[in-house]
Amino acid sequence: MSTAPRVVVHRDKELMAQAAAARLITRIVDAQATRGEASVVLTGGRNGNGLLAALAAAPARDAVDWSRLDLWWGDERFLPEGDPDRNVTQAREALLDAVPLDPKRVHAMPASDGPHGPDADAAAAAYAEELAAAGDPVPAFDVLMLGVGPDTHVASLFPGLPAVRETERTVVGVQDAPKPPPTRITLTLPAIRAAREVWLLAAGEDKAEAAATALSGTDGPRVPAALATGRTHTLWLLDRAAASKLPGPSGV
Ligand SMILES: O=C1O[C@H](COP(=O)(O)O)[C@@H](O)[C@H](O)[C@H]1O
Repeated sequence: MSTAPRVVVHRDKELMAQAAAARLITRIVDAQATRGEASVVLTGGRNGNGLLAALAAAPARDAVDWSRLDLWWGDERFLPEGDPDRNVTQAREALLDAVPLDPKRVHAMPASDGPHGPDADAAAAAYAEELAAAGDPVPAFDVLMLGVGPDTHVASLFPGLPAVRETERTVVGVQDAPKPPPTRITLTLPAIRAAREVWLLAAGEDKAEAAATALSGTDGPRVPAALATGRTHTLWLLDRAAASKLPGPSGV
């Protein structure tokens, strides 16, 4: 099936978050109705957290069987457990603490004071093993979400860094990231591309250039967002500001 990206533009970032949350609820409920469970990969960043907060506020959230949902992360800032800048800490605040998840199905990436200590590569290898135990080499994620950075980074795949070129490992440690903190853990493109659906989220004027570049057909390791595709669907969810540099008419 084609993975040519589809673009949906919403009026503003609040509406985008609400619409994406509604879409995610539907996708999870459908997967649970079909297979009995669902598997979602969360993203950090402003748009990912905005979506989770919108989901927490949505009455339809009760349609989800939270106990039969596996949550994974696309990347993590390699910081101590509970650090407010960790993506999992922010996700807990936005949504996870408010819904009855099965803790065994919440697969946070390791922290820098965890069992692997400050070795991001060892922590990444451990997360790769956890993924492989759920499906070889990674589970068939129903939805994998990615916030898009102004430099076109997704997860912690920053333009030009070696992680973008990884073709074998599913999770790697990242050093010298241009956005703090410099040490991170990230899914690689082979893991991302194993997802059924990949959703790229971008809101705000500072994302307009990145969205236009990634959707222009330019790819290669300098434009990680253009390389993030799903097996059945690749969906860009934008607000009007982020879509303002796309060619042709856009907007809803
Ligand atoms: O640091 C990160 O940044 C990106 C994008 O974040 P945003 O705030 O510019 O939307 C995010 O997707 C990633 O998970 C996170 O670690």
